[in-house]
Amino acid sequence: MTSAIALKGVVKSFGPTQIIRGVDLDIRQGERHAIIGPNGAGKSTLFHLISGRYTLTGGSVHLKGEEISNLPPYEIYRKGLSRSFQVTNLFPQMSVFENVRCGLMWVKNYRYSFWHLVDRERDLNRRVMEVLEEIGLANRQHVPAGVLTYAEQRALEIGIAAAGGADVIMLDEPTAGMSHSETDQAISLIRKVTEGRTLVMVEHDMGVVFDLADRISVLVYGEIIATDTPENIRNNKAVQEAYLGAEAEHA
Ligand SMILES: Nc1ncnc2c1ncn2[C@@H]1O[C@H](COP(=O)(O)OP(=O)(O)OP(=O)(O)O)[C@@H](O)[C@H]1O
Repeated sequence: MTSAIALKGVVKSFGPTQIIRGVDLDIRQGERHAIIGPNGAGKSTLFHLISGRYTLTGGSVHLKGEEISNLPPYEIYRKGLSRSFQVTNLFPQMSVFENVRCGLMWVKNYRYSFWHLVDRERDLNRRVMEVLEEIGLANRQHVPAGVLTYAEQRALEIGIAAAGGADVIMLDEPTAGMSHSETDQAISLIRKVTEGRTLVMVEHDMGVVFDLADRISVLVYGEIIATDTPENIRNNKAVQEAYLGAEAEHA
């Protein structure tokens, strides 16, 4: 089967410093794949390279078999890859409803349809409500996004990332800063919105990673040292030495 995402010899340098040092990675269609690694390993940089925010210094990136290296983010998005950001990217003054609506407007069908405008409008609004029901924020639809709780804002971001119907979804630290119960809710939400799709996530919380991921890649100093199932990663000596150690025992 064609990979959802394939990285071949990906290199990224900032000035003279090589941050990503020749990464090969195959993310299978329909899997939940976590990228873990110590601070500064290059996880966010790798995300930015896949989603088009950074240009590659070397190598190539493929989405469902099609090369997307160095395409602008909106083109990659329209080809079916959607991502959320570590830093919140909601419009705080706009209502929850409008935030989701805005996210959906980016979907090609809506943006380029001038005909049957009223039908499209109705269809768009119906889809916004479906998303809000799915993420449990239907009763908060009129509230400005800026007054939602932190966990609600993160749920909204996840909802927006998934709303456009992209079949590959990338989440950058989706549970960062959440309490235990908020994290549990976020895990269920992520499971629900990524059902039948491919999920790639960067996550520091090993509990979340071992709960959600089908496979895990470990990035250390810009190189992937292992890609495997959670169980095999937990037992991998090189991973334990380089990174996991005590964290895995407590997961
Ligand atoms: N735009 C940039 N210009 C120069 N250096 C950068 C840039 N972005 C990241 N770096 C450097 O690249 C390295 C990897 O950073 P990155 O944020 O990708 O790591 P990370 O694994 O996501 O870390 P964390 O887990 O702390 O979020 C760091 O040393 C960082 O300082």
